[in-house]
Amino acid sequence: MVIDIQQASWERGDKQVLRDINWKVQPNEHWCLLGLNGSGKTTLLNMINGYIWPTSGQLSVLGKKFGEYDLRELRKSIGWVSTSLQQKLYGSENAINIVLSGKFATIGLYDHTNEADRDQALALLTSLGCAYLAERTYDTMSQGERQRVLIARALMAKPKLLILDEPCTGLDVFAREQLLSMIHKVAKDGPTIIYVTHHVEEILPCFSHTLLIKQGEVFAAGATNDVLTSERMSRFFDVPVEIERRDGRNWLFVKQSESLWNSN
Ligand SMILES: Nc1ncnc2c1ncn2[C@@H]1O[C@H](COP(=O)(O)OP(=O)(O)OP(=O)(O)O)[C@@H](O)[C@H]1O
Repeated sequence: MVIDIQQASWERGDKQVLRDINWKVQPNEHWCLLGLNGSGKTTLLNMINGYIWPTSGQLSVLGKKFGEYDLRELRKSIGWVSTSLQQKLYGSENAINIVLSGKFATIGLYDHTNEADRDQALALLTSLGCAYLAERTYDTMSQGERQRVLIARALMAKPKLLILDEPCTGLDVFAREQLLSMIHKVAKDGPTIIYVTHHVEEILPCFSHTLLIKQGEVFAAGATNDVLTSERMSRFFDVPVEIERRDGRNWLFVKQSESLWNSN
């Protein structure tokens, strides 16, 4: 099993940030993790990566039970693309070196690399449609280009689990669709993906399963098409919404709601 979380909670002071989380991810599944701001998504990811420990409950990732395994070793098998990673990178580094640094999980490239590493890095950039960026520095890339380079960097370490934490933030609609098409390709024969978002329309058909998290609790988890119904999503958002399925994607429409429009 890729992720097995049983009755996991996490408290900070008198606040229960995560409450009785149960979540199982099998190797042949890709999951979308959907929740509003402050619902606990980042906290859950921090737990999966071993940066925080559940206050109660149990968790194992890639078959390794926490407390019985070297987390630094485990993290080598997990790729995590997030805004905080973006902010750590050096603007003067070029794309090929950024991708190569993924092999060593370092910010900046200090270790020796060989011809085969460079070939692999270039192949990854090519498969993500950005071979043209190889010699370009990070500070000259657009947001969409940066995200693709960071996904290539994460794949360089051949992870078994790839976490994409709101990768479409800040992208215009076309850059978003381009990035999503790359993610769709990666999902085909790549690692298990956990895709984190606030936006229903980003859930590609390859995301077979969806976990809804609300106020620190699992609101629903299961096959995406079962989870994403108008009725359930209205309860999830506490606002009447309608889900429309088109070309395998789900689109969310907020119904004219007096409570929402008059809330300001
Ligand atoms: N170390 C901490 N101490 C106290 N409260 C915390 C801590 N970390 C997170 N929280 C609180 O827990 C809740 C969940 O935070 P979290 O960052 O996991 O949400 P999120 O779903 O990732 O939100 P966003 O979509 O805005 O990134 C928030 O109310 C946050 O303020």
